Amino acid sequence: MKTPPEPARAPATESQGESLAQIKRRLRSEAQGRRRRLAAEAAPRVGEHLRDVFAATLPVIKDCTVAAYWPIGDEMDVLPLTEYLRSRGCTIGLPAVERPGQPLTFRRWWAPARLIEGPYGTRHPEPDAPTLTPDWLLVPLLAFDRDGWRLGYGGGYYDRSLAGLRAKSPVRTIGIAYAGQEISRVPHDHLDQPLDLIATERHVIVAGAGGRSGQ
Ligand SMILES: Nc1nc2c(c(=O)[nH]1)N(C=O)[C@@H](CNc1ccc(C(=O)N[C@@H](CCC(=O)O)C(=O)O)cc1)CN2
Ligand SMILES: Nc1ncnc2c1ncn2[C@@H]1O[C@H](COP(=O)(O)OP(=O)(O)OP(=O)(O)O)[C@@H](O)[C@H]1O
Repeated sequence: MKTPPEPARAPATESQGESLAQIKRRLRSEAQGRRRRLAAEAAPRVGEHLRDVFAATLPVIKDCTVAAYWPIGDEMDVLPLTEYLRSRGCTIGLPAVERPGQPLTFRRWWAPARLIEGPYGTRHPEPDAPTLTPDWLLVPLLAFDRDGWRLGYGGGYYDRSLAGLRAKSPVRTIGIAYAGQEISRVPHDHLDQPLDLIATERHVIVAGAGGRSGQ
């Protein structure tokens, strides 16, 4: 008598009948609350701590083109780090949503240049600022795991943009977060683009390396 074939194991992401999108939605709302608390309890100069840990751990990053972001809501303050990178010879860009559902455009940001308001409370350079192709991206996030998977707001903007950039040239990504935004596992599929590094106010994590460097 033939033994019946083993039933296909349900993908880990669809355990207990929940789809990946449902799991992400649930994790997103938990992560939003966690980040709100982390931001409320953070040291007043947490962005400077992030910058100092980064500078001590990643002094090799200089003279490059970096896509930063203008922090909104409870996101980690990345502006001191951005100014540090500028002082290290980096050209800085900020992301702009041109059209919903499309990749982001990165526009050059000269330090005192005026920024205009974009959707979702973001700010970015005026449309006449030149676009640039970053070789490093500083990526905001709601939650991350040690393998470099990240949860964003769910628009897919960074995933789409990174897929396009990575198809053309090497680009490295650094998730920017409070250390407490780490969770054990961020579920993902083939459309999710992983982070190479995660920089926090406490340490820099090399994704997938099983270790960390920094303080
Ligand atoms: N600072 C920053 N700039 C960014 C992004 C981001 O996540 N953060 N983006 C990433 O894709 C792009 C803009 N897309 C976004 C898509 C959705 C939401 C969003 O859902 N925002 C929440 C609340 C934000 C808050 O105040 O905490 C909302 O509107 O409910 C934000 C930005 C490009 N610029
Ligand atoms: N390269 C892509 N092309 C088309 N759709 C994509 C691509 N990458 C992601 N998406 C879609 O975008 C939607 C949101 O993706 P996801 O939930 O991973 O967003 P997120 O990573 O949290 O958001 P973001 O990247 O904006 O911070 C999903 O429906 C996903 O399928």
